[in-house]
Amino acid sequence: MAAPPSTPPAASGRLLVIYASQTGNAMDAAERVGREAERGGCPAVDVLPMDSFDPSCLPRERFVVFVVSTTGQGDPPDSMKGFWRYLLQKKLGARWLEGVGYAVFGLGDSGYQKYNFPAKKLDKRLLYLGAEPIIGIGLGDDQHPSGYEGALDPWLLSLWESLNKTTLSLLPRMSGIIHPDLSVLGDAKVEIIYYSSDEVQQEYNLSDSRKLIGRARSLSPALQFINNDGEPHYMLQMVTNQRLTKDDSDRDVRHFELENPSSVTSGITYQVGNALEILPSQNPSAIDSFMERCNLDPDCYITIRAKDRNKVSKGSLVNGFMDCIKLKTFVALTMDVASASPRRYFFEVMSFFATAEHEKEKLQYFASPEGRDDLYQYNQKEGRTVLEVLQDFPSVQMPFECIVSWHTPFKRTRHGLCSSWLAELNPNQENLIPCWIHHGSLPPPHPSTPLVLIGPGTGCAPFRAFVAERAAQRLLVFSCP
Ligand SMILES: Cc1cc2nc3c(=O)[nH]c(=O)nc-3n(C[C@H](O)[C@H](O)[C@H](O)COP(=O)(O)O)c2cc1C
Repeated sequence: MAAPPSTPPAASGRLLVIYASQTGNAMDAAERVGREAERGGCPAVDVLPMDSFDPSCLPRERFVVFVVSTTGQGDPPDSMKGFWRYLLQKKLGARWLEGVGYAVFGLGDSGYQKYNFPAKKLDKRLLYLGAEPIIGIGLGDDQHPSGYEGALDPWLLSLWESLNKTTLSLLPRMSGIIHPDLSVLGDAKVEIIYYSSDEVQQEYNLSDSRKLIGRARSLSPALQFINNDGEPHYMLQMVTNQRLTKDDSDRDVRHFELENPSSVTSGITYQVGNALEILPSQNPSAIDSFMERCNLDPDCYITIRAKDRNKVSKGSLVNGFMDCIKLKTFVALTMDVASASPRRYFFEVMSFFATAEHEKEKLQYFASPEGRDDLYQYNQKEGRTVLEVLQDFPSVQMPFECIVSWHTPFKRTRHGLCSSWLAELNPNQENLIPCWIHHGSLPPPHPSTPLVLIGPGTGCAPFRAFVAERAAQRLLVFSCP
């Protein structure tokens, strides 16, 4: 069998960075590790998603940095599961990774009970398998005032210092990391080909909106593993949007009803306790402002693809998105321009394109370790969006491929993008909502099983559903004290 493309020819002198990310943070962090290694003069660096690397090749590596986040209740990201299963095999003895130097950086949130569990377990397992730690594990914490970067900054510095000391050939230039040359920008990760609307009508058959939504959805690292068929199961119409809490209450709890307008008789098929996934839309005027700010032609079409397919996760970020699409639709479906804050590296990329000197200086400061706290204040704390940041620095004209490359698509936001969007919807008047139905985390109880409920703090939706179902069937025979 041919070796996978990410396999080195022999015991290699490269630095391999492997990441497992659920919503993009670990990917951003891993890319930073790769960039800094290059700046430090590392002769060969590869940054790969974990599911693109064949774990049986691990013993051939000389230096590996793992960047791993946590999801669920202390669970590994989906892209780590296969790799982790492989590592747990009994046949791999305590000397399997002899000669491999490794470092693990975990991303988590100390508000969770199982804080950074996958990274901690990985660190222990690698040690057991005979690998040698270059430095101790680093733990990034969402609770830190600067997020995971609060721990990543000092951890990376000690990683580079250690490699510089022990293996000069791998990291010869500490100065390149401490005083990076910000006039050099790495290659964009994607390439984009533009077409006018006339060309597209002649040469391409555009897919319908459900197909486009399905492909756009594959851009979210969190959703790539849910199912292969990304097209919405239903396009639903909101028919009821009722506020349950009083108008003067801080909490906005709502009752929504959705209907399938295309099949009045068959409705929607689901089991009690299933979960409904909804794709919210972005505010159309924010999309227009973003297009205008970036000088993008609202009528043009693009094809977009990763420059190096081997470095794209199996679930395919841009790999699955090769067809021609209207640029405006691409922005609306894949780029959260009006609610997510940009990443630190985005500021560095912006500084490269700033033509006003004072803007360049400010952006470079924000991107530096000294400016980290001020950036946090300006960016995350104030909840500035990509659009607002671009508007604050008007001299920056970034090519669209750079925005796509370094703005991680659809990040989680603190405002609850979906719930605020839903709350604003006007029943019966809005466009159709793309929806998917997934198995719930709990199987529905058998109708003959008595329900004894111990009220959970959060995640009570399936319990409510079970009770409501019993009530609808008039099978509810007990009452709460
Ligand atoms: C749904 C969800 C569950 C999480 N569960 C945990 C957890 O159990 N333990 C933990 O330490 N962090 C947990 N976190 C925090 C994430 O690990 C942290 O935000 C990390 O930066 C995400 O990295 P990623 O974007 O690469 O997936 C959770 C985050 C989310 C959104």
